[in-house]
Amino acid sequence: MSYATAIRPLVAGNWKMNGLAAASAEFEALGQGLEAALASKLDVMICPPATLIAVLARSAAASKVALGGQDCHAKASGPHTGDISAEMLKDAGASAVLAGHSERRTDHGESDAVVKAKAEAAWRAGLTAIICVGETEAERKGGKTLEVVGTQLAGSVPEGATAANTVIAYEPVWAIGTGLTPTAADVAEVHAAIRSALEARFGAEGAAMRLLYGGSVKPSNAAELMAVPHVNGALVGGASLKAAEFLGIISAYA
Ligand SMILES: O=C[C@H](O)COP(=O)(O)O
Repeated sequence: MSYATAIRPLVAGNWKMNGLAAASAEFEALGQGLEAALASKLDVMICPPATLIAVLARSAAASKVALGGQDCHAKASGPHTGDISAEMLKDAGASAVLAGHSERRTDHGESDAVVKAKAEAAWRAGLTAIICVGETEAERKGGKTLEVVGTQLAGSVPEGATAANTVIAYEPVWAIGTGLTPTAADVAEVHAAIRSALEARFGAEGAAMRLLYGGSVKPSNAAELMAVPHVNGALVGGASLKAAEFLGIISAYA
């Protein structure tokens, strides 16, 4: 079964472990540079380090640019030194949180089950879960991309996912921070498979869910990547740190 949907794009910037208080100036510049006509066509978000969420939430730009966390603990509170709950992110001013970014899956050994629990925690706190999936270079070379992504989706996306509470970000691990990107045809194949799996599981909600592409998105390749069928926006790392460059990506939707 297929559903006709018009999906509002989302371009989200993940600052990763970058940004001191002075980075507020880039957030302000992003808000100032984001023209109303463009802002009416899509949602724009920055996921800064958790230390900056409350700071940026107080800035004028926060009326145009949403804020997200980069990770959360599955529990709401408790003896988990160094961790941050989804409730805390919400309290600080976030409306979404990434779950299962490859840097969490790889560096912190997060399994699909852990990612799923974090997505459920996001919902519990009233946040949108941006669930990340993607294959490694070895998996791609072994022809396992669709299998790996399918397994991650099945294990990481909780029952009850809707277009409002969940966004899926496809990020090939080998494309993150490398300057390498899949071809538009390769992205199309993976995004079509993700859409199919979401529709099969969640029906109309799966058909309407936003699917982002991430991995070396830049102003020079954004228009081509964002035009791929079933690509409803981008998750941007390095190129989101400077407002001018991030605005260059956002303008793919001009
Ligand atoms: O979360 C963002 C992605 O990891 C992409 O990072 P990148 O744009 O620096 O390749």
